[in-house]
Amino acid sequence: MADLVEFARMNGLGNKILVVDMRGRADKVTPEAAIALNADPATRFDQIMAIHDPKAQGTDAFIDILNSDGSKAQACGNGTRCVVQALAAETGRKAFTFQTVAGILNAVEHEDGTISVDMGKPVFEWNKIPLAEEFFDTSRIELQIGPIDAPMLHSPSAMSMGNPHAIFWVDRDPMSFDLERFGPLLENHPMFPEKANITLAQVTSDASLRTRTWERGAGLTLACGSAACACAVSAARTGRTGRKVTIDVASSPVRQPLVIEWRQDDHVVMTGPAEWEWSGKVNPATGVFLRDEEPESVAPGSLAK
Ligand SMILES: N[C@H](CCC[C@H](N)C(=O)O)C(=O)O
Repeated sequence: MADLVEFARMNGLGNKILVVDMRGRADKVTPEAAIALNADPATRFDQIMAIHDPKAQGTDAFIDILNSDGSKAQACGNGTRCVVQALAAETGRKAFTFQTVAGILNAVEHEDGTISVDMGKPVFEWNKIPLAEEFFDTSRIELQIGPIDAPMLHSPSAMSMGNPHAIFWVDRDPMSFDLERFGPLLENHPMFPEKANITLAQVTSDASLRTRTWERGAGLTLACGSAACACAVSAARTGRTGRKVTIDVASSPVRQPLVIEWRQDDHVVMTGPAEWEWSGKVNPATGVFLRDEEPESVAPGSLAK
């Protein structure tokens, strides 16, 4: 069983995350393993966060991110909070610096258990998001679905948070839209050569938004942290809100908002919870896994295991 590595099933606001410990190894979690894990209801997930040994000086780990279809993602806000919680529980440390393909992320766990991740700087240039067509102003691009004279959704704000996002502004509850039907069309629209995460965002006050996301490579998920960041930045950028907002992730079963601040230094800081569910061991090449025995339940307040 030397091929098995530790993993934890966790979630960030319901976003299903598998944190896989690949430290001390040169191999990677394969797309085949991701697809196999996603096919089993016990391990169905939205993103795998694979923790690797650090590659750059001053960082604690390199994190490789996989979507449930086996494709790679450059950023995952909810998953990053899960990694912080797992490593904080292991080491007792509170602050971490990670490297991903999109850059360096600093994160800290607070006394109340919430976790803040500095998601870096937003990117607005059309060819870096990337978009297929040149737009001088990507805060409102020409794209619509539905009848030409009465589009159901139109003029999204586009940007990259390390990964590509399109935010459609809606004036009613995002849950009342059939995102399952048009999510795939928009994710794969020719406007987005690397596809895109598609979010519906409703402005509920000058400091709050309600959102729902169709994720690139993962479909409808219960929550998406990088999309929440993209919504906060896009709302401020278009004058809809100030630079600090709470995000009510409409699809999440966890009724705790994400707090997002687009700081004056251009960094986007996301704060929210993470939750450990269970742990086990997994073969990173095949996805074959074993769930750890759970300790017998103990009376509340008892220290006995
Ligand atoms: N759930 C993640 C986003 C995953 C991004 C992924 N779907 C992509 O860009 O391909 C989050 O909390 O930020």
